[in-house]
Amino acid sequence: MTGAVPWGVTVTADGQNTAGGDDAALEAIRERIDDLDQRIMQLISERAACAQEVARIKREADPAATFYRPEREAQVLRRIHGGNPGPLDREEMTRLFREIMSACLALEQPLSVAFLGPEGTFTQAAALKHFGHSVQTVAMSAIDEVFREVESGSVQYGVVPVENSTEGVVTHTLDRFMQSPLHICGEVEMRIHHHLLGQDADGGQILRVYSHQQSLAQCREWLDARLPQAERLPVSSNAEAARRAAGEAGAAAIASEAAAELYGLQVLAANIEDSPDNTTRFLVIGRQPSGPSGQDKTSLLVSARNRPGSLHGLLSPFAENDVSMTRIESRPSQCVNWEYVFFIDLEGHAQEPRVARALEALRREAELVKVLGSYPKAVL
Ligand SMILES: O=C(O)C(=O)C[C@]1(C(=O)O)C=C[C@@H](O)C=C1
Repeated sequence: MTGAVPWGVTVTADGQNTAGGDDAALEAIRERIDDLDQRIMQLISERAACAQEVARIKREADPAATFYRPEREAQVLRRIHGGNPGPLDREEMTRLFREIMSACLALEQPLSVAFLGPEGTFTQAAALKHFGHSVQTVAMSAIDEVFREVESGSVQYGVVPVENSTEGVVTHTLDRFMQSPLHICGEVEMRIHHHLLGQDADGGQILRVYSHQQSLAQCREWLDARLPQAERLPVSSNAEAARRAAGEAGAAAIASEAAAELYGLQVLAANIEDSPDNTTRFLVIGRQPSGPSGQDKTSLLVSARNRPGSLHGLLSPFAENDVSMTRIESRPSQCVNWEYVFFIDLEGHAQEPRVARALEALRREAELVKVLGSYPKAVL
């Protein structure tokens, strides 16, 4: 009997190494790896000491200083993304630096980040993708609670879903911004893969499929074709769906791999989403605005005056100042029946002169202009 051990050397049942003459070469390259590891560790430690020094400088300048600087993090990650020499993939290299910076920031100040829970949701995965694994993530049961936790100062930041490429906007999130003083300080994009999870790989009959209603909608065609008889039951999150499927016979869930691991379920069918490039965008919310990073977006909430041509009046300041609008979404105003507010995303930071000029012109046209935040474009 032979078997492959993790580093790829074939061994026989009695533990003999069949690589034979490669021993010396392997030994030499491992010595080099050991030496490189020592140097990498030394360099990471030096970097961490620099972060401690940065923290000291920030604290001296302002006892209530903000340690997390999204604009600086985006610049660091962009430099790594653009300068990676290979052979590691640039995304992989950027993820490694994401984690190094996350650990450095935790030395400056441990961060708590609220997310739309429970544990194992895509929103938690988005929070960890954005902040790295050295933050503490705190599960909330509703979008409104994520906002409240950040507003009250119980946690420093929050992560909420805002739109999906197949299902459109998450209206709860947009509506909540109407009454919130928080700033958007980052965005996260995640490719969403849905899996059918259940208790048994060789499958008893599936009578019920639980998932969040958006996920059920994103897998509609697959469900019509493969499980037409199963009842579709919307629940508050995909992780909640997984929790239920783990406790009920005849039940399955549509959720992520993380949820499968967390609730001890099997992946019965992988990647069942109807659209292969199904992406969800999340927003990071905090109490401080973020500075310009060089490649930013700005999100606005605007309400039009009730008069003819008012929508045209809202849009022309952008065209006149060469500012690209990437999204416009209308929602009923929560104050007056039949009046609408617009959520607008544009390219650039509010401190850039052309964006500042467009905003100034917009303020003359609109009833209300609220800058929800200027923030770095997602790097990963
Ligand atoms: O440059 C800073 O302001 C730092 O605090 C250092 C550092 C880093 O590790 O590079 C850490 C946290 C910040 O969010 C940004 C960058």
